[in-house]
Amino acid sequence: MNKLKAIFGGGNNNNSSGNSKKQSHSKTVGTSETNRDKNTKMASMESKLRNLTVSGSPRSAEMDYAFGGDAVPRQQVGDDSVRVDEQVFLDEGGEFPAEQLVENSGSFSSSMSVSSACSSDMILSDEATDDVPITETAINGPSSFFNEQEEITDYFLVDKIGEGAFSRVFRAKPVGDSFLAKNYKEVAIKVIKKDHLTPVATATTAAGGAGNTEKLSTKEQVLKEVTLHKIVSGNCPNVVKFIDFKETRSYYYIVQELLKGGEIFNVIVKFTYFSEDLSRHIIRQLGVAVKHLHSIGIVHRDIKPENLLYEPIKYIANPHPKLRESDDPNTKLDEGVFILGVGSGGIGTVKLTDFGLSKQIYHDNTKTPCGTVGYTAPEVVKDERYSMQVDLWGIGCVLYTMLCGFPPFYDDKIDVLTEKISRGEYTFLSPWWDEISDGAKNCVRNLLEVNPEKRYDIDEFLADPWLNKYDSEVNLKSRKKSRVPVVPERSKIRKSSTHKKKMMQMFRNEDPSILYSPAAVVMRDAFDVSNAVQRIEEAKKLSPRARHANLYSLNEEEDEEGLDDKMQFNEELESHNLNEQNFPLSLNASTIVQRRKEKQGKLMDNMVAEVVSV
Ligand SMILES: Nc1ncnc2c1ncn2[C@@H]1O[C@H](COP(=O)(O)OP(=O)(O)OP(=O)(O)O)[C@@H](O)[C@H]1O
Repeated sequence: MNKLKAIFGGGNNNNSSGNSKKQSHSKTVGTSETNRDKNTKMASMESKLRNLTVSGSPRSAEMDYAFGGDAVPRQQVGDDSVRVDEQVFLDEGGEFPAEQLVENSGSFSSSMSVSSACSSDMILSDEATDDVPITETAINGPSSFFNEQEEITDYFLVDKIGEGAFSRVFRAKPVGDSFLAKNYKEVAIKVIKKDHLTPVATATTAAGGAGNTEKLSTKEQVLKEVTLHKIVSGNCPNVVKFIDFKETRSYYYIVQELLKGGEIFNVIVKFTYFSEDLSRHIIRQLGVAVKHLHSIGIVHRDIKPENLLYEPIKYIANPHPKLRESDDPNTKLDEGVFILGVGSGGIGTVKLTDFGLSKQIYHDNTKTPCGTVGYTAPEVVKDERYSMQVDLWGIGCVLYTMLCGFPPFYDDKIDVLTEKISRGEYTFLSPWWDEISDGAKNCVRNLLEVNPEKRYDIDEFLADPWLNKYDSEVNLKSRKKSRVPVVPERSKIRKSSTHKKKMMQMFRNEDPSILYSPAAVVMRDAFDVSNAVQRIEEAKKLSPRARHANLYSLNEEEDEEGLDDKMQFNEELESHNLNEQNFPLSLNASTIVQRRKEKQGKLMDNMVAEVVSV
C-alpha cells in the first residue's frame, strides 16, 4: 500500500482513532455527507474550535488516545486567565491599566536591554500565595486515573495539557510543604514512559544526526535534554524554567515552570496573523532567549511556533480594529489593543521550550568546543557561527509566519519544498504582504538569508531598527488627531496565481471545506521540514573536523567519510514520513501523533536493520 495513504489515510477514512491535543483541529468531512450536513457540522465544529482556542491551547475530549485512555474530566489551562469578552476601551488620552492587566508579564519594553533581561540573579518563581499546598490525600482525587500518578508522590497531576512524540505533559501541583510547593502553585510535568524509548542510539542518529529522529528516542537523549534544559533555564526570563527531574521504575518526569497560555502556534491559527507590534513583542522575546542560549554555547535547532509558550494576559477589545485589505472581515478576529511591554491578543511573556534537539557547541566556562581538545582555530569559530546561525533562520521563519499567517516555504511536493528551502526561495506574497512595512520585510530578509555568514547573527537581529520601534507609540499620537475609524473598506482580493490560491486555501481558510486543522497540520509540517533542511545545510558547511568532533553526530564512532549528505537528507525526510513526491495535503491527513507513532516504528525498524547488518 502506498505509504502516504497508510500514513495520512486514504479515501473516506476519517481517521477518528488517533487523537491528541494537536489533532483537535483535525476532523475531516466525510465525502458521503450532504452539503447541508457538512455545513451544519462544520459550523458547529468551527464554533467549538473557536471556543476551545480562546485561551491558546485547544483541548480535546479525545486527548488520551496515545497512551491508553484516561477518563479524567479536564479543564483548559488558563481557562480563567484570558477573557475575550472584556470591553476595555482605548480612547483619546485614555490610560491603560497595564498593571492590572498583566498577570505574569516579564516582557520587554523597547528600552530594556537584553543583558538586564537575562541577569544571572533574576529570580524566576511563581510564588505560591493563595493556594494551600495540596496534601497527599488529594492524590486519591481524579488524577489517580492517570497511570503516571502511580509512581510519583511529590506532585499531584491535575490534568493533561499536551502531548509530544514520546511524552505526555501534565499540569500538576507540588504536594506537601516542600520548598517547591512553597514556590510554585502549579508546574508542568513532561512524563516520558520508558517503554516508549529505544534502548540505544539508532542508525538514524548516526549520519550527522540532523533530524528529529534524535529526539527523545533513548534514555541518553532524555538525560541530554534535561541537562541542557537545566543549563539554559536558570537565568533568562524567556526560557521555560527547569524545576525538577525524577526517574521512577516506568517513567521520567521533567518538571518545568507552567506556561498557562500554551503554544503561540495556536494563537497564530486563531488570529491568522499578528500585527507588527505583536510580532515584534513575541520575536524580541524569542531573540532574548536565543541570545542567552548562544552566549552559553548552546544552539536550540528547533525554533518554531510550537516551541514558544506564553503567559496569558487579558484581551482588550480594540474599538477601532484595523483590518488589512486581504482580510475577510467576517472571519478575521482582532487581536485587540497592543500595550507596549505587556502584549496583546492574550499573549504576555513568551518563553522558549523543548531542548530535545539542542546541542552544546562550546563549554561556557572554557569556551572550548565540545568533544575536542581545546583550540580556537578560525575554522572552529566559523563552525560555531554556522551552528548558531540555524536558530536565526528559525527566528526568520517564525517572524515571517506571524506577520502574514503562512510559512515562508511551501510546496505540495516535498522535493520542491526542500529545494526551495535550501535555496532560500521565498517571496513576500501579494496581497498579504502589501501592507507590511519595509522595515519588517528587511528584518525577515536578513534572517532568511541563505548564506549563514551573511545572515543576521543574534546581536544584529536584536539591534534591527524595525525590532526596536513599536507602531503603537506612533499610533497613539496619530489617533489623537482623528477619531475616524481605521477599518478600511474591503477591496477585492486580487486575482492570484495557482500557487497563491493554494496558499490561500490552505492557510487562510478561504475554502469553506477546510477547517483550521489541515492548515495547522501543514504549517507544523512546513516548519519541521524547514528546520530539518536547515540543520542539514548547516551540517554540510561544517568543517570535517567539526563533524568529527561530534558536534552533530551522536555516534562517536561515525567516520566522517560516512557522513553522506544525501543519506542524511533522506533520513531527515523519513523522520517526518514525508519522503514521498507528494506533500500530504489531503483533508484526511492523519494526526501528528499517528505520524510520530510511525516514526517510532521506523526507529525500531532501523535499529533492527542495524543489528542484522552487524
Ligand atoms: N512548561 C509548559 N507549560 C505549558 N504547556 C507545556 C509546557 N511544556 C509543554 N507543554 C505543552 O505540551 C506540549 C508537548 O510538549 P513538548 O513539545 O515539550 O513535548 P515533546 O515530546 O518535546 O514534543 P515533540 O518532540 O513531539 O515536539 C507542548 O506543545 C505544549 O503544548
